[in-house]
Amino acid sequence: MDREANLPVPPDKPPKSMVRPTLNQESSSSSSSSPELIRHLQAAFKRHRPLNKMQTSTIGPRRSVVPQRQPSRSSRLETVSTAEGPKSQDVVTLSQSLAANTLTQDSRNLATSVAGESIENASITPPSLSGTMFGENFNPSDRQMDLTKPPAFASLESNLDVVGSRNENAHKKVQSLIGSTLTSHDMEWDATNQAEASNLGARKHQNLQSVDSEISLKSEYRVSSSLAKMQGQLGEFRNFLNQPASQCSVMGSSCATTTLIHSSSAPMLNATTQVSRSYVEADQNVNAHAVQTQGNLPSFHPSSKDNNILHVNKDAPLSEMPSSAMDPEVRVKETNMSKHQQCTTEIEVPVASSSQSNARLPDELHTSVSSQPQKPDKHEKVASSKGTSAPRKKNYDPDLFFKVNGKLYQRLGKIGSGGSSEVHKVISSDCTIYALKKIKLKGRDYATAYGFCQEIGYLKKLKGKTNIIQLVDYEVTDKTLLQEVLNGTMINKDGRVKDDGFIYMVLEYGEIDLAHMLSQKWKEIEGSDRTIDENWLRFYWQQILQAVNTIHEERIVHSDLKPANFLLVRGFLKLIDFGIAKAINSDTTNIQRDSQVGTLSYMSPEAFMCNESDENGNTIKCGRPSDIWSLGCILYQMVYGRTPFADYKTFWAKFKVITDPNHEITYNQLSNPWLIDLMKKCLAWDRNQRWRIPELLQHPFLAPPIPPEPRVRNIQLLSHIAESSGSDDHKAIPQLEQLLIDPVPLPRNDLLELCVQLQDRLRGLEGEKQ
Ligand SMILES: Nc1ncnc2c1ncn2[C@@H]1O[C@H](COP(=O)(O)OP(=O)(O)OP(=O)(O)O)[C@@H](O)[C@H]1O
Repeated sequence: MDREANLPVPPDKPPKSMVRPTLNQESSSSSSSSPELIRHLQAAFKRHRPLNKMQTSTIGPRRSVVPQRQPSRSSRLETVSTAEGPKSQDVVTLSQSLAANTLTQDSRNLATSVAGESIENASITPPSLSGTMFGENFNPSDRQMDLTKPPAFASLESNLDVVGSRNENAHKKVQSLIGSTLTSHDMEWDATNQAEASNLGARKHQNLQSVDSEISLKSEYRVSSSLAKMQGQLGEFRNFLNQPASQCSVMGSSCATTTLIHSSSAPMLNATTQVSRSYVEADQNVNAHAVQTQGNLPSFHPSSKDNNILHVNKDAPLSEMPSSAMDPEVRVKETNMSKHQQCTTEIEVPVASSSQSNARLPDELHTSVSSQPQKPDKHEKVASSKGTSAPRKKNYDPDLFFKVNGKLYQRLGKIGSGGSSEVHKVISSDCTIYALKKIKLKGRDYATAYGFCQEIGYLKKLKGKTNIIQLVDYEVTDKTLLQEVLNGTMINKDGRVKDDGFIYMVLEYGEIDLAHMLSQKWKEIEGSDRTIDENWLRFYWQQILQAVNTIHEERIVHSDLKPANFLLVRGFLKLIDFGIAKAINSDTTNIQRDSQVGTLSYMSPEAFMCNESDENGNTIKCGRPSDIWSLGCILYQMVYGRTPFADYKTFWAKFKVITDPNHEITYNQLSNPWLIDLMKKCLAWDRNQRWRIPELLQHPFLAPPIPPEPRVRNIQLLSHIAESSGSDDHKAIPQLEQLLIDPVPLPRNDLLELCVQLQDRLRGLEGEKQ
């Protein structure tokens, strides 16, 4: 959203809600507007421009202004709902809030001064707080959400008040500063308020001139550490509030990822996914309506528990207040982003209770995005250590995190589970989304476990191949097993895995698989007279071939090629799931399997008959041609929207028809006959007849034949003319034929003679016609 564009256009007469009461009061008591004063104000404001965007995204010291005017509610909403944009508006609100609700005019100046001074270090704008604080002037109809004053804010105010009284001297010094700074800010905020600003009393006018020096003296004021912490925390809150409510925008130069949360299943298909609340049912305390706030401001949803959340304990340092508590939906906490130039963001789906809100993240994960229900018992455990100085425990909640090689990955949701594994969407500490495949080994026979572990070996081998999903990290809890796999040995062949072992693989994350893409495509086509877009088909078919070619070149047979095993990563298809892949021994082109493997609809005849004997008594083996058959099934599905044997539903029906060499696959008529030819090249029953990938990449469907050159066409025409001109010319026809076969120019004399003969013949033809 363009923040500037959405700023309210100042009316000639500002609405009541847009006018800061203090200013109004003062304007009524002040004498007249002075152009000179305005110039002073403008000059003062220029000297104290808010920090730039980069700086405002940090929690470090920053400029603040503390106006007392109340901007309109709508302007506040625009301001805070935008992640970027001048932050001076943000600063305005807290001080306004403080001024408007807590303090008398004098004490307001005092407290506001402190707040303003404090905001030098962390400027914050909790919009909901300000919205509440604007109570009397705020037009409820402007509200986009239910913004009620959290009781905790009263504590915050009184906290400020207490601190303020302790720093009375400081306040007195800052007091004048605040007024003038406010004024200068007002100048920028609303040009129409110049008159308003110019009505300020002489006291402010004088104070204005000392703004710079007063600000520079802030360190003398010795604002209490608790207040500083409070500012830091509120700064985080301000930053949080600049995030979209239900979409976790991970910020920072190294974190361009927009994180999408889905608690029950990761959003494979969505580029923008709302926070799913499927777990809400499990916990009645969670605000179920929170999910609806995408694009709006985060809001408070006051409930008995929420009320507790924002409470600022006078006794406890404010830094203990969890930023998640500020909003019951999503928490985004930036920590020192500018310093490290890396994302240290916490994003959490709301938890039901304040104790949950206090949950700490493990040290290993500065960044977290959680969409999982948080179990109260676990959170109570971790919430016990309060205080910033308390040493952090290294433990983590296995329900929320995976740990792979000491690195934590926070769960974002389960993507799916295969026959042997669970795959989860996770986020790492550097804000990168990955897929984490977890395979449970316990109870499996050692050979199977070994097979699963081999996937790591293949993925390692295929590292750097752009059309294969990349393995980022892995861990096998059974170290012996991994060692055996990596060494290519298997000692403990017959045993079973007794220990509670797991294989973890951190993989590049794929947004959508080809199966989903296809079903979407076919949904679009169904009901219309359209057919599949051939260019779309070429584009992805070529990528599929190239990916499989990559593994075949590495002497790997995938054995389970199907649309679901091609994932779209940044617009390109990548091959996944080497769970049943097999390496081809260097002395053969085939692999032998202990069992039938694959997905029925895509399984080749030889895969069904693996290890059986053919009519010649040879053992049937699977090799690269078996993958080619599967590719044929995929292409068939892409073209017709169903697999070639989709009509045969049961295992035995499929087995029977696929292993029958006389079965004729049905190919419905297509506008491009090359396409049918291509499918037939892949789905030849005899595996020796099937084309290999290099050939398939050259098939006319992908590489259409170049149309004949014009010169050749001319020769063809000549030949035709010569033939049709009569069989008596025995010289011209062989010469023209020769030209067709080898279009090397004939000797000049011959060519001339040929032309003369043809001209004669043509003339003769014309004469015959007449
Ligand atoms: N890197 C990834 N990114 C996104 N999703 C993935 C990734 N790897 C796997 N998946 C998804 O997880 C699910 C299971 O993954 P995978 O196929 O690797 O496991 P499997 O146990 O071998 O499954 P299957 O039994 O279906 O072969 C699939 O739906 C797949 O789309």
